[in-house]
Amino acid sequence: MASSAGYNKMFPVSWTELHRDARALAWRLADLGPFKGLVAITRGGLVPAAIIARELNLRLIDTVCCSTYDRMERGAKVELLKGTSAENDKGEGWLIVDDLVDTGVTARAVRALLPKAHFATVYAKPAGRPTVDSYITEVSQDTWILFPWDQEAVMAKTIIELKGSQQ
Ligand SMILES: O=P(O)(O)OC[C@H]1O[C@H](OP(=O)(O)OP(=O)(O)O)[C@H](O)[C@@H]1O
Ligand SMILES: Nc1nc2[nH]cnc2c(=O)[nH]1
Ligand SMILES: [Mg+2]
Repeated sequence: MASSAGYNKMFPVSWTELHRDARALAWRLADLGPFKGLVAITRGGLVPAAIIARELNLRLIDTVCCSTYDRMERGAKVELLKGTSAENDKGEGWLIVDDLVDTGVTARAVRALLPKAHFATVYAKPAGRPTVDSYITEVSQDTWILFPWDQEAVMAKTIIELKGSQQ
């Protein structure tokens, strides 16, 4: 599945695994609060944000709406579509949640809006890791994390078919 962006491994995550990993992140964040509220980075941050908000009993939820990738291709820049009122106090006391950090360009753009907030992602790759404060699971830079909402059930290839396609 090599892509032009250099992804050649797939890390599929099920709904159960995502729920478990987001709850593990919430356990870590529980000692770092209390937080005034949570800012989810759309769209990928929305599902982990719902799980974490439930665990930390946060009811004040806002979004930063942005778009960086089109499927597996990174765009030329991060498109910021909507900011948040949390910018008024530079994000102080707020928790930012995204599903993952890859190169870190999205995290840097959102941090520029909310420099005092705590930035948490469920998954992290090495290039983006320094741009977040908390994460749970690290995968290698050449791995594409395949979320449950991007998956569909299909008939799996046999090992013989897979080996044939490599020859
Ligand atoms: O560290 P980076 O290289 O910036 O990549 C990480 C960002 O890429 C994905 O978002 P995407 O732009 O694909 O939009 P989506 O959340 O709507 O899927 C992911 O949800 C992160 O927000
Ligand atoms: N789903 C998904 N989106 C991404 N955006 C940047 N990297 C990734 C990734 O590994 N998986
Ligand atoms: Mg995203």
